[in-house]
Amino acid sequence: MYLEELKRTGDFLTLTRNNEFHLPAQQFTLSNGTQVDVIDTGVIQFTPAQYGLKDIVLSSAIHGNETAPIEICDELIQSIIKEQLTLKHRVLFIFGNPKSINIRERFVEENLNRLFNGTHAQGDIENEERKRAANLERYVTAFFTSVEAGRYRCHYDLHTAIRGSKNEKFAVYPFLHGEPWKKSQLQFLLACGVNTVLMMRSAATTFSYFSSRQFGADAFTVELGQVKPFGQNDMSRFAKTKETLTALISQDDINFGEFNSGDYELFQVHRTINRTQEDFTFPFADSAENFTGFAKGELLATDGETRYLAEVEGEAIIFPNANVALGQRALLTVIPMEVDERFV
Ligand SMILES: O=C(O)CCC(=O)N[C@@H](CCC(=O)O)C(=O)O
Ligand SMILES: [Zn+2]
Repeated sequence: MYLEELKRTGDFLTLTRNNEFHLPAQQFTLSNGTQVDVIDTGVIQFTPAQYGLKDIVLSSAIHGNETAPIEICDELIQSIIKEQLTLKHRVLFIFGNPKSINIRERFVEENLNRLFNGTHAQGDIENEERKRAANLERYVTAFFTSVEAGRYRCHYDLHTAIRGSKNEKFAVYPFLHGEPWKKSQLQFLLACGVNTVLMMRSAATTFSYFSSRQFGADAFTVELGQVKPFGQNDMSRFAKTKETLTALISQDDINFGEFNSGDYELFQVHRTINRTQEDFTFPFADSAENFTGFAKGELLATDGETRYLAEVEGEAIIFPNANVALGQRALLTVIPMEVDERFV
């Protein structure tokens, strides 16, 4: 049994990495009254004896090689189990894809972050990532719905980007189907050191879209910098993020002060370009950064016979990846937008 070791070290990450696909559920209570439920490998829930009004999901390692968020969550989990940090709210931590952490890859067979919102059950493909997406959906559903209705819900799915970015940290605000965007969420992200937010304009199969759409959670994919192996992250660059996540889970509320629209760089998605052909290329180098803008008419991508040219002046590239599976997103383009009446 693993509980004694976990209680002693708080090292849920190592326990997760040593159990790539499954871990039997176990439970114990800290001396401060917080209940600890290990639900599965990489999935651990904390329930303070007298919990506040927020239900908070913090996920990382949905892509296994994105290590900085894993290190942040590992540190938070260890401080909670060692009782150096006392929680105010219910929190569910998720290390998404343990095997992909161990092999230091984005995924093993299939990109986990394209399998949510039921996509894991489409077609007749079976693999560990599909099983994991189904299980993670069940765990998040149970977490949000096993308490009284009407509570506040949020989910921050923490990632790092493959490329460098002109705006080092940025967040993806999933499509809200016409609901207003929240200034308070921009303020939260800013406190995390994230001043740049992209507004999606369509449904997605990502983890953050799942929590947003199914549970009305304030949910975001948060890109905290560039992918690096364990041990090569400069953790000082994540100090604000860790501090703000700590405040989120350990305080009733966070006071952000006055909202100032000038603090933010906002973008809306202009279009999504999918790879449909084996022969898919970008005209720019691997070193081209996210948010690089192109002049109207410049070539953005070539998909077989189709050439995609920038449609508007300054159309900027996000997440270019020519190696995605056929049918998947190879590039997002964005254009700037302002805070307006669609924000509350
Ligand atoms: O840098 C890249 O190309 C990918 C970084 C990453 O994993 N981003 C997420 C964004 C999810 C979203 O659109 O909300 C992803 O591609 O899954
Ligand atoms: Zn990622």
